[in-house]
Order: sequence, then structure tokens, then C-alpha cells
Amino acid sequence: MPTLTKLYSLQEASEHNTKEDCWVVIDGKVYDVTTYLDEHPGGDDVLLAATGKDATDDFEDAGHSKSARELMQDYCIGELDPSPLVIPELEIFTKNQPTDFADKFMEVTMQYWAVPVAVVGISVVASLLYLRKK
Ligand code: HEM
Repeated sequence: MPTLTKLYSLQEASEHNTKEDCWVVIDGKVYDVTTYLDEHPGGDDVLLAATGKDATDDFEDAGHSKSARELMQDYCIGELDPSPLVIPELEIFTKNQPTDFADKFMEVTMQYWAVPVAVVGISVVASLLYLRKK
């Protein structure tokens, strides 16, 4: 049977950064280590310092043993949700796109209107100079 995994944003996980409520994010998973703070052989201060960010590098740098990696599964409460970071960007992109040909034509015309005006202006001046010489 499939299991349901709770998803948390990094922002949400970051709010749990005290001795009474401490979450760390390691390798895309979220751990509630509040009850483990006093038992952690590396000290509670390193766990508290690892909150509010992706602590994967800090965790790996400490060179944790296989038994430490097995133990951490007891504290896993969910996974990091990557989707909120992607959807707003997609919405902005699609909203800014011109919907049909008329919109696109107007957009290009507004951007390059100075080119035909300059061509006509130069032609008029050249014609006047030419007629004067005659
Ligand atoms: C659920 C998360 C974690 C668990 C279950 C855990 C568990 C352990 C365990 C069992 C040890 C003893 C050594 C070993 O067996 O590897 C240890 C050591 C250590 N841990 Fe963690 N740890 C966790 C997260 C972290 C994080 C995020 C950091 C951040 C830097 C960290 C830093 C350290 C350090 C520096 C030591 C070495 C202590 C020493 O050698 O004096 N740990 N940890």
C-alpha cells in the first residue's frame, strides 16, 4: 500500500528553530529533532545552528556513522516540498505572453516605431535638398 508523505516548504521548516521545537532539513527530508537535542552526541547547539537551511552538507561534514543514519529515520516527519518555488515563476511567464497576433504586432510596433519615422524623415530631407539644387 502506498504511504502518504507530508510535504513542508523550507520556509515552514525554518520556523521551527528553538530548543522547544527544532526541525532540520537533510537530503530533502525534514526531521523533528526536538526530543533528540539533549541526546545528540554532537550537542544541541550544532542541531540548532543547522535549522533554517538545507543542513545536508553540515550533516555529511560531521561524518555520521551508519547507525546514526538509521537512528535519524525515527525523527523523519516528512519531505521538502519543491513545488511552491516553481509555480509562481510559471504563472508570471504565461501571464506576460501576448495572447494573439494583434497583441504581438502592437508590441513590435511600439518597440520599433522610430525606424520607419526616421526613414520617412531622411527621405523628405533628401528630396528637399535635391529639389533645391535643381
Ligand atoms: C536527525 C538528525 C541527526 C542524528 C540522528 C544525528 C546523530 C548523531 C550521532 C548518533 C552521532 C555520534 C557519531 C555517529 O554515530 O556518527 C552524531 C555526531 C555528530 N553530529 Fe549528528 N545527528 C543528526 C544531525 C546532525 C546535524 C544536522 C549536524 C550538523 C552539523 C550534526 C553534527 C554532528 C557532529 C559535529 C557530530 C560529532 C560529534 C563528535 O564527534 O564529537 N548532526 N550525530
